[in-house]
Amino acid sequence: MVNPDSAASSWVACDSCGKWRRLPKALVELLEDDAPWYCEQNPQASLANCDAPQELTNEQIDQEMESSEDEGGSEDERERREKRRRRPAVWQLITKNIYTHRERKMQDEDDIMICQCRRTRDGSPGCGPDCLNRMLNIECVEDYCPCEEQCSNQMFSKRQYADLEKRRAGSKGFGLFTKQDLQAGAFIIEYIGEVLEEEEYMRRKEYYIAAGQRHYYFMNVGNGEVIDACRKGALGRFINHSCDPNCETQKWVVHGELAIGLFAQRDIKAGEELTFDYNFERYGDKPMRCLCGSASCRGFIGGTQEINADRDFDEPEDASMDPEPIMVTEGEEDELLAAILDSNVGLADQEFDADVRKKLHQLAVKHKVPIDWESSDDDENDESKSSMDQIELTTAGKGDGDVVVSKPRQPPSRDVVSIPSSAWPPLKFKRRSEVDRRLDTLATSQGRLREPNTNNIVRMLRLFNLCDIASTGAPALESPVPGSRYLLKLPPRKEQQAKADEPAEPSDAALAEARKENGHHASTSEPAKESSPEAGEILPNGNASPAPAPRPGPCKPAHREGGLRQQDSDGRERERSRSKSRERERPGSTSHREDGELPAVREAVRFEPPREGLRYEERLGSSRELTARQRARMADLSLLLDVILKTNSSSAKKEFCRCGTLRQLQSTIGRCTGPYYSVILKKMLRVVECLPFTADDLHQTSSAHGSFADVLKQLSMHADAEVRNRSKDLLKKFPMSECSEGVQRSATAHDTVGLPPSSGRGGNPSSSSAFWGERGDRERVGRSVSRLMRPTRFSPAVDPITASPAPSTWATPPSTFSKKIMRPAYAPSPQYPMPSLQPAYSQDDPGIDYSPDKRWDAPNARFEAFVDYTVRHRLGKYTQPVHPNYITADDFSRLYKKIKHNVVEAEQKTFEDRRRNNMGEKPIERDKMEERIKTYVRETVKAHNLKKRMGLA
Ligand SMILES: C[S@@+](CC[C@H](N)C(=O)[O-])C[C@H]1O[C@@H](n2cnc3c(N)ncnc32)[C@H](O)[C@@H]1O
Repeated sequence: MVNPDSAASSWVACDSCGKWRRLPKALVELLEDDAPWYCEQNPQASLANCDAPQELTNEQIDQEMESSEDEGGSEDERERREKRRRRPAVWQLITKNIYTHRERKMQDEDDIMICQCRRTRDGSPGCGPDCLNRMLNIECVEDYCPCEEQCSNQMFSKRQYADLEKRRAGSKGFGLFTKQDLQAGAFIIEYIGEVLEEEEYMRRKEYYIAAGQRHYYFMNVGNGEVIDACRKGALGRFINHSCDPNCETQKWVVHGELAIGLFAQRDIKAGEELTFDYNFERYGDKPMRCLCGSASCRGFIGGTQEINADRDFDEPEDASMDPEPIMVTEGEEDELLAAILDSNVGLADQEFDADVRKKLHQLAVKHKVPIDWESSDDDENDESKSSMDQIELTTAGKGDGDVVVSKPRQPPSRDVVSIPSSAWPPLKFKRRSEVDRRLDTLATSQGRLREPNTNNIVRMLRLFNLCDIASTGAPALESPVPGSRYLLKLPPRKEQQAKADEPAEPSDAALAEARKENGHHASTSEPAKESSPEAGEILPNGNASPAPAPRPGPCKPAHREGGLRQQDSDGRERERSRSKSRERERPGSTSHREDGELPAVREAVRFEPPREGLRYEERLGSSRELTARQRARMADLSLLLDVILKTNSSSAKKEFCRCGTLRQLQSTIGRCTGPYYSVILKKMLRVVECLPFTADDLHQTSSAHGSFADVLKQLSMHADAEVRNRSKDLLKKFPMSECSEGVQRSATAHDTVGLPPSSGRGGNPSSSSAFWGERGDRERVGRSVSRLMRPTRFSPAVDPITASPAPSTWATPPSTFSKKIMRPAYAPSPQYPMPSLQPAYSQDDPGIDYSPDKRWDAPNARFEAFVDYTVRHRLGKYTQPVHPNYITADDFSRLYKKIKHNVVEAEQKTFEDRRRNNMGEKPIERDKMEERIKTYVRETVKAHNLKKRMGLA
């Protein structure tokens, strides 16, 4: 018999007397893991002491839990689930991921990686399999790819999806089918949805379980985030699992964000169902029985054979008769539809009222979805029923029973939704990170590549994409989705937790510790899973990937709705396993995330500065304080670097060089300016030292604005002596003079217009002043202190492009050219921070001739010197021949003068205007100026080139 209470309660053993007490589930969820619990804490007074007898015998408790599990909860709950199942799913088609807890990252121009491909003469597609970006699963960026419109490596951004359709796929419900033949390796579609952070993911998961949802649409995207395509998504949400799949998922970097794409694993014929191996390791109670029907079916979804050997399965319900899901578009959304969509994920504030039910009904009619959810919903109020009957008569209009109007299901009652995530206590759980797990298939227990072939090396290098040690983006200022209100209500942090998360510079030991905390297993010898480590992990059944090995011990995990269930009747055993069982049972404690991820996410939210109004130093300041999440990513990075460092084979080392190690390092180093990163920086430099790179490799431009040598030049001014010395040594080891002619030419053009020349050309590379060139260089580009400081008179303001008077708001670029490259405002140009912002460097570098001021009261001579320097610096980057927006030296001189003039004049005008209008003095802030100049330069160059192409310049 099912105890109706069992659904809402859990059993907890007293740490003093060992008796089992029934507690409300919500309360159990609030208990701290492993914290003692005593009878006195029981809210039920009659049982709040150890002398009170146990309410049921151990056997009865077991029985109750068992029946609760078998029956799937209380009558009410089953009924609710039943109703829910009859209601058609409503989901919204979206075209790009929606970030629920932060803003989309904005990619800085400097962070854009430029491939080495060239336009083809015959107009055939560029950026093929050899494209370094493609190899590393990084999309080229429009306007920045040397192949320009020929680039074929922008499949995600350009939504080059295959022709697909959703159809019934038997008991699995609906599935995704291709309408065209697909070749092995073809990009099929992006898995799109709402990107959730840990807390919201756990809240939804719990909601789905409570609501008895049959299908789950979670996909682990990496860096601690999960995509949920349940409420909003694209056709990719219909892809089913198969143990013998024809597709695989891959994680790509698209405009600086991770994206998951579905790719054909083999040739696929039109009409075939598309499937991939969900590749998640089950955790929690039960694996789900797989219905893929393939000859090699493992029998279950998730988990390994060993883990599942003696376990029951969650028998999936037959979904072949699922009502047709209703797809709505973004344009269709109104308040009522929003309420329906919100209810899918447990975010609706209120129960379905008559209007919402009516809306659902209208949608069903409009989309010709047979409606049969009313028939057994007896508690529907009459008013709404009659109004819907009317709709049936008037709008369904068929009258032949095709559209069977029935009651809309009862809305998900809030009481089945577990407590809001804001009430969850901080969780501590050990988990291995995604990078660590993925390395299992690639590396040995000693952390060496198992088979250092090209394929594995590339797969290993792609893992760098998952090590985002910069912050993950500013939290959304306004909640973009209703659910995000949950996200920012963070639970109070415990002292201890706060201490653990205190920012600190990680020492080598700390990195090792972080790895341990992170669950990194140096000794893991068993590959956790066989399938492609490139695959995203879809997380059906509410179960996220991946689980640690099942906990030993006699304790069988409790049913989620019920409470603890024990296999033995020994009280001590129970006591020991109580907290563990509870942990498994509690939302989130079974998360797929690595250890510390949840507090880390909280910390990320906590520490993340708001986007606006930040000082430049603060924005660089991801370097000032590391969040737990950053430390976890850093530990991942450290693991990857170890794999390279442990490689002995010289051919493998060469492959590491060829396959883009330097590019991955360059983009990573770009995110770690500042003292807290020195340990990881040293390790990255050691990697560069140990691989057989050439001078060309180091001096070749690979990001939109420079080469690895440029990064080294910056690092050679780092506050940490070892970082400085290693960088200088590398520059000395790979002088420009040893580069091939082409690379030299490119770098010379770069240097002559304002960027620090390379160490190889005269001067002593180990002396920091060498990075600012020999005297000759400086004279040639006019960057002597005296010239910079000299007040300059400017001609009347003219727009450098149109030759018309410049607008007073000069920083506003012409709208046609204002396509904004997405970039994180809080992590600007890390490769090329303005030297003056790093005062520690200036002591070492007497050769730097720029204005060190942080603000100016008026556009005075020092301000002009700053503008002069900044314009040269920013504009100079476009003179590299490999830059897609390349400008010639002549262009440079013309644009430089005009831009500088316009900037200074506009500021002078603003200043004068304020004074004339008695508006008070407002200092000119350096950091803002830098941003504005940068934007202005970029847009001006683009406009200039466009005009040139059109023959107007
Ligand atoms: C991403 S959804 C796929 C679309 C889903 N079939 C639908 O009708 O909306 C994943 C869910 O489909 C079901 N599913 C997918 N593959 C399955 C399989 N091989 N065996 C059983 N159920 C499967 C599970 O319910 C899983 O949670």
